Amino acid sequence: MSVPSIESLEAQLSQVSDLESLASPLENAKRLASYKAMDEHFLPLLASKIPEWSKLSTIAEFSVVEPLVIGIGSGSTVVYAAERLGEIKRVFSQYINDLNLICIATGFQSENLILSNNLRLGTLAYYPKLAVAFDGADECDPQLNCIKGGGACLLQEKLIALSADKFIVVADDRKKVPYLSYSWKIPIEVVNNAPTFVENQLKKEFGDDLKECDIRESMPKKAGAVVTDNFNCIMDINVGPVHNVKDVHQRLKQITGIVETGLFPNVNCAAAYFGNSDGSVEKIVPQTE
Ligand SMILES: O=C(CO)[C@H](O)[C@H](O)COP(=O)(O)O
Repeated sequence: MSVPSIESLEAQLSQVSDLESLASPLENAKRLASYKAMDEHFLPLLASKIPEWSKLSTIAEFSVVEPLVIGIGSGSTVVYAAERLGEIKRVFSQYINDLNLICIATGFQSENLILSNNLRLGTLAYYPKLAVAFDGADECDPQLNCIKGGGACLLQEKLIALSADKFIVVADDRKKVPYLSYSWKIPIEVVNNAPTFVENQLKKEFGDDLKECDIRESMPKKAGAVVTDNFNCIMDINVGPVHNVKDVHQRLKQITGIVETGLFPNVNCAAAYFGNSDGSVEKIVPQTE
C-alpha cells in the first residue's frame, strides 16, 4: 500500500458543514471556532514533524521522534478542540506508527477531555515546554488580553498558556469585547482562609473603584465556596473597566493571599477564533500599536 499525501489525510477529516447540527446555534459556533483553530495551528505543526513523509514507502514506518506537546484547556468550547485533535490523531494513526502527541491538562475536566478522546496525557513537570495551547476565554479584547477563570481553572490555565510557544483562544462571539471587565468580573484565586484579609486589602488598594467582591459559591451542588483543583477558593471582583490589563493584574498580584488572577495580559496569544451563530468564524490576531 502506498503512503497517501498529507493533504489526502487532511481531506479525510470531517467537514463541519457535513456534521450533524448540535443542540443550539451557540454550540455549533463553539465547535466551528475550535475545529478551525485546531486545523490552522495543529495540522501545520504535525506536517512540520514529518517532512520526509513523501519518501516513505510503507505504512506504519514512521514515528515522530520529538514529542508534540499540546495544552488542552477547560470550559465548554475547548471540548470541541479536544474532539478535533482526537479525530486528527485517529486519521493520522492509520499511517504513522506513533504520533508522539502528548496533551497537558489545565485541571480535572481537561484531564477527562484528553482521556475520553484517546489522547495521551502528560504532566507539565515532565513536559515543561508546549508547542501550542488551546483554551477558552470569558472575555477577549482586541489586543487578545483575556479574562479567564469562569470554570475556576485559571491558575493551571495560566501555567499552561505561558509554557506554550503560542496560546490560541477558542470562543463564541459573546466573548469578544472592546475592553476587559466589559461584562465579566475578574476571578481571583485566593488561599482558602484568606478571603476577608484579601477583601480588606482590595478595599485599601482600589478604594471606591472596588464595586463588587464575592466569594464564588457552589450552591446548589455543594454548600459553601467553590474549591479549585488547587484547594483554594475563587473571588469574583469588579474594579471597573480594565484598560491597563498588566497594571491591574500586578496590583492584584502583590496582595498576599491572592494566588493568581484571571487577567491574562497578552504575552503569547497568537490568535483568537470567535464562532458566530450564523456559521462563520472571526479570527483575530493581536493589533500592533
Ligand atoms: O477560563 C475558563 C475556565 O476556567 C474557560 O476557558 C472559560 O470560562 C470559557 O469557558 P467556555 O468555553 O465554557 O465559555
